[in-house]
Amino acid sequence: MRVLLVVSGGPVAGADLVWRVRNEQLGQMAVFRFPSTSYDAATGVATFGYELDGPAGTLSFTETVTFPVPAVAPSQARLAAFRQVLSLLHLVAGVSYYKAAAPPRIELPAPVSGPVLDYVTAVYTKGLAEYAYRNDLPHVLSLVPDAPGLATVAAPAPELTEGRPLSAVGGGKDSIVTLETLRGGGFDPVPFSVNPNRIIEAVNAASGVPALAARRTLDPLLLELNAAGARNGHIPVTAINSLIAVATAVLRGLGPVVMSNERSASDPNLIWNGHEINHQWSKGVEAEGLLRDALAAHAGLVDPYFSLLRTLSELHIAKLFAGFSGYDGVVTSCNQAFKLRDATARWCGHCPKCRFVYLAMAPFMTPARLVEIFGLDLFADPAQIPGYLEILGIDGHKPFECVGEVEESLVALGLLARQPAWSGTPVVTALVAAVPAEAWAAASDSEVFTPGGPHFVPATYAKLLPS
Ligand SMILES: CC(=O)N[C@H]1[C@@H](OP(=O)(O)OP(=O)(O)OC[C@H]2O[C@@H](n3ccc(=O)[nH]c3=O)[C@H](O)[C@@H]2O)O[C@H](CO)[C@@H](O)[C@@H]1O[C@H](C)C(=O)N[C@@H](C)C(=O)N[C@@H](CCC(=O)O)C(=O)O
Ligand SMILES: Nc1ncnc2c1ncn2[C@@H]1O[C@H](COP(=O)(O)OP(=O)(O)OP(=O)(O)O)[C@@H](O)[C@H]1O
Repeated sequence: MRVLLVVSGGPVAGADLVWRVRNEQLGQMAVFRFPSTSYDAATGVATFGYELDGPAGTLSFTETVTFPVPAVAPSQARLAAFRQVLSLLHLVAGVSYYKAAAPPRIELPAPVSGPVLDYVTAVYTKGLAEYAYRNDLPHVLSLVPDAPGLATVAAPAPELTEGRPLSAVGGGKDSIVTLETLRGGGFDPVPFSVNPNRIIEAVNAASGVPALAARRTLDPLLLELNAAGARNGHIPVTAINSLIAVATAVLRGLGPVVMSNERSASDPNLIWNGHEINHQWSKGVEAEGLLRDALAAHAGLVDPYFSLLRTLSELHIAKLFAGFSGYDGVVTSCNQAFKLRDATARWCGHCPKCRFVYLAMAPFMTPARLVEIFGLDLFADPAQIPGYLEILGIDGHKPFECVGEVEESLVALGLLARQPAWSGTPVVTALVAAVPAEAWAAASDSEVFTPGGPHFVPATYAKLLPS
């Protein structure tokens, strides 16, 4: 047997790696493992080890997550639950490294209960479905991780989720609506982000509420492999951020983690080989339910995690956002903007998410306010029309981005067509003309603005939402 590569951390020169690692050898990896995990209570650093193993050798990776250490040590019960959440995070965060090779076998490091196996299986199959589709790897859709036994289910411990809610902030309109709704309801939320960038920091500053943060660092070897042409693609990042948020809440003596995942996140983009492919799977209600069950079984956590906005459409959330003008100068829902070099740029103006959010906010704002938020006038630019036709379901499938349902876009366009301030703009005029009569008929105002669908919002929080 030829040992291709044994790397366990430390710098690896990119050119050297390109020379040593070939894609086909990565493709021969047989198994993915989770060899080690540790936590340093003094520094708050959790260290997760991963391993890809096959006939050509072994690749080892280390990921770290640095938690905000509390000034006062947590109770023994909270510390024990925190460690359980960390062990679940270890399993879930492995998707980043698994995807470099996509071996047929995943070996879990310890016995797990049924709900944990269900959740982890779903994260590696449904969470990686877009990756599987784009890389033509259908076996990923039916992976079943192997566990060395069945663990018992933890006893429920409601006291571990009592306290101020932790409100996850991603810098977009949705998390602003949640934060402000919680504040308005007297819940005194603590804003929380993983790896906050300048955009998230600006949103937190605008809120005026002191925020917590955790730092997550990928193994640099993964980025080197990516640069060398390893398999790559979208991962269920919300699953990872969610578990980091739950671990932080437990460690810091806080209450439930409140997310801002909307109704349409549960909608697939397309069907492939009989499987739903959903870019936003880990934001969807199925993932939310599976995660809650896994946290209950593994750590005894009761109602530790829910999305406050689950029953709302994106259009409804945009309407609510229009009521919070204090964030106009900082809100950013464009994922591309997180990569832009210009520190003042917030909206790229040419991705599906920019187009959708512009369309969703427009019915509830004056043109002057919307152009001020975006720094761009999208409806004045005919080059935007093809992208809007996709969002409206007239051309192609729903883009692989966090955009609302086709029906929501049609309803928003219908509202704009009835508002003189918007109806004469070049893009709105062209889109109204392009929508076929049957599509207008399918769009229903009442459903888009009527909260509905499954949710896990506890009764004490549910009363904050429009009914
Ligand atoms: C910002 C972004 O959109 N990134 C996606 C992009 O990655 P890119 O190379 O352009 O930049 P980085 O995000 O810095 O990633 C560098 C490499 O690291 C890998 N990686 C990153 C994070 C991670 O947790 N694990 C990783 O392995 C990544 O593969 C890069 O090679 O393209 C990638 C490939 O398609 C995407 O995976 C990157 O997406 C980020 C993980 C990300 O944070 N994306 C969110 C903006 C996003 O898509 N959110 C979804 C939620 C979906 C869900 O189910 O959670 C949404 O808002 O709809
Ligand atoms: N870096 C992060 N740290 C913690 N939570 C995050 C982070 N990024 C996103 N989230 C949370 O993950 C969920 C999905 O993120 P998403 O980007 O869709 O939401 P958003 O930024 O609030 O709104 P928008 O859809 O307008 O961009 C939200 O609940 C959001 O608060």
